[in-house]
Order: sequence, then C-alpha cells, then structure tokens
Amino acid sequence: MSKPALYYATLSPPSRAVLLTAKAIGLDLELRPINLLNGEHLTPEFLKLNPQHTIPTLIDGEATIIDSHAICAYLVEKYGQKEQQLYPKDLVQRANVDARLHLDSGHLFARLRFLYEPILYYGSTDCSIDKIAYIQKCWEILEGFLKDQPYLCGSDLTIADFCAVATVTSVNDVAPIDEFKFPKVHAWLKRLAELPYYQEVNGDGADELKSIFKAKLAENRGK
Ligand SMILES: N[C@@H](CCC(=O)N[C@@H](CS)C(=O)NCC(=O)O)C(=O)O
Repeated sequence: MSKPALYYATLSPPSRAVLLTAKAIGLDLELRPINLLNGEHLTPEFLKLNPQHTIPTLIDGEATIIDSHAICAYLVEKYGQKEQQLYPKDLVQRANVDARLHLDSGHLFARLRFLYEPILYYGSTDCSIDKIAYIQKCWEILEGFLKDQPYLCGSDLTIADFCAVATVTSVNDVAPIDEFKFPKVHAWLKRLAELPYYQEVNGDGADELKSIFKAKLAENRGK
C-alpha cells in the first residue's frame, strides 16, 4: 500500500503540526509541497481535493482529509498504535485534547491569521497594537492550562501540544511572551524544543515565517 501523501508548506504552522505528529509516530509521508504565495492552492486540481483551499491536506488511499487537527487525530488513531497517548482513547482525556485543538483552531491560529494574512497576501500594513494584544491574550490562557502540568492536557505530550506550539512559535516575536508573566509557557516551549526532531520539523519553518512576515510588512510599508 502506498504511503499517505501530505500537501503542505514548511511555512504553514498547521502543516508543521502534522509533520510533528508524523515524526512522533514514526510515519513516513509522501511530501507534496504547495507554494501558497504563488497560489498553488487555488488551482482547479487542488480545489477539487479541498474546496477550502487550505494546507495541510492529507490523501490516504481513497480518503482526503483536511484540517491539521483532524489530520493529526486521524494519523495517531490509524498509524500510532504505540503512541496512543498522543490522542488518548479515554473519553474525558480525549475531550480535553479536542478542546485544546479547538483552542488552537478558534483562538491561537485564528488570531495569527487575522494579523498575518492581510500583510502576507494583500499588501496591508496593519500590524496594530490591538491585533498584537489580541494574540497576547492567548498567552494568559496557555499559562492557565500549564499552571500545574507540563503539557496542555496533563502529564503527557499530545497532538494539542504540537498544534499549539506550531502556532505560538510562528508569532512569538511580533507578539512576545513575557517570561516573568508567563513562565509556564516559556518552560513548555523549552520542553517541546527538546524533542529530537523539533528544530528540523518546526523551529526552522517557524523562524522562516517570522522573517518573511517582517520583510513583507517592511515592503508593504515602503510602497
Ligand atoms: N484550520 C486549518 C487552517 C489551515 C490554514 O488556514 N492553512 C493556511 C496556511 S497556514 C492556508 O492554507 N491558507 C490558504 C487559504 O486559506 O487560502 C488547519 O488547521 O488545517
């Protein structure tokens, strides 16, 4: 059977969350890069696969699965037999992981996108203090979840940590995380960064996205 294929970009935080998950379960994916800045996600072929025109998009046999959170859960369930703690089977534990995945989807990544998208794609110069403060509100929420536990859902690493860390590390220079106010978030970031595959799979892409964002903002301001 052929291996699952992933449409992705290393610049894309949700794509990196899927790549972190695949590494954690030792799954080999066929990687199909998509250049969003060139509009490769808007071709008729890609729209046929995913009318929402987002990456990551996974093809596994006959199935097409979109949304990083859904993909991470699917991959652990199907291919991560030995790593089930990444997406626990226990109903309550799983509900907690799902809740943190929705936190990433509905708050963390949504706020990053609200700031980044107009600047990266539409020539905007709006990097207002309001948008930054709105992202930084999320640091308080994360600190709350991490108060008494090393990971977002308890003592075990889960896919919620992968999804959230990919987003947070993609925006934590324009929306800095105060180390004195948010020591637990800092410790969590450090913990995740210690994973042997972290830098290659997430760190480099996150740094590149932050640089491109800054360069694009400067370019738009100079126009
Ligand atoms: N909730 C989705 C968000 C995916 C998403 O917005 N990806 C961005 C790249 S980081 C994208 O594909 N943007 C292109 C578009 O929306 O047209 C997920 O987690 O996969």
